[in-house]
Amino acid sequence: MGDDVLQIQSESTTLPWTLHRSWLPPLTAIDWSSTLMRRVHWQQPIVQVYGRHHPVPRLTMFLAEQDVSYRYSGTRHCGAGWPNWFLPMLNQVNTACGCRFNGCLLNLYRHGEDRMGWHADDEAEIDQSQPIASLSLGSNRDFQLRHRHQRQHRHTLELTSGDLLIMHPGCQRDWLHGVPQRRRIKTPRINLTFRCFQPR
Ligand SMILES: O=C(O)CCC(=O)C(=O)O
Ligand SMILES: [Fe+2]
Repeated sequence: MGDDVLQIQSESTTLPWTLHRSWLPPLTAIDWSSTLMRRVHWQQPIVQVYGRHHPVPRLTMFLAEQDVSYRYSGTRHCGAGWPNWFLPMLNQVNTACGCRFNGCLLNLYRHGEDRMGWHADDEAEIDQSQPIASLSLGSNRDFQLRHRHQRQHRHTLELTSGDLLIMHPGCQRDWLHGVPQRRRIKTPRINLTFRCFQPR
């Protein structure tokens, strides 16, 4: 039993992410969800897989500084500058992480059928020496992580409204992550991932 405790401790100190539960208080999280639902022009990109076109199983939006562009779901998205109403959120996340994020990908999972497949945010456009900060609002969803080379290393974090997950440098290199379908969930979740992009 003593060995188990040590094992868990040494593992938890080396995992390249930190989860801050209830980083936003519940009512603040609800306020931000409704602001984002209302103000964001949510889109549903179409992706081509083996020559067939499919809408992605969630809605998305990219907010970023003007000199930033990001290719995801088969299309290049260009930053249009931060909207003023978003700045209080951005500043708070910047302060918590000690960085200056210049882009944020927003995902709206309308219900439990919306999802995100296994991937890593390891594109060359992203400065991999910086963390990626992920803020969750609304319904609880499982966030899964799987080591790329040690397949037995898997973690499931149930992310709840107001949680801030910081993925540290190395996380995208060594781990894949995803948000699986959960059919019993009927209410929406919003996730914001703050990223540092290389300037164009
Ligand atoms: O919804 C989440 O928690 C994860 C989102 C994500 O992995 C991404 O936007 O790249
Ligand atoms: Fe991701």
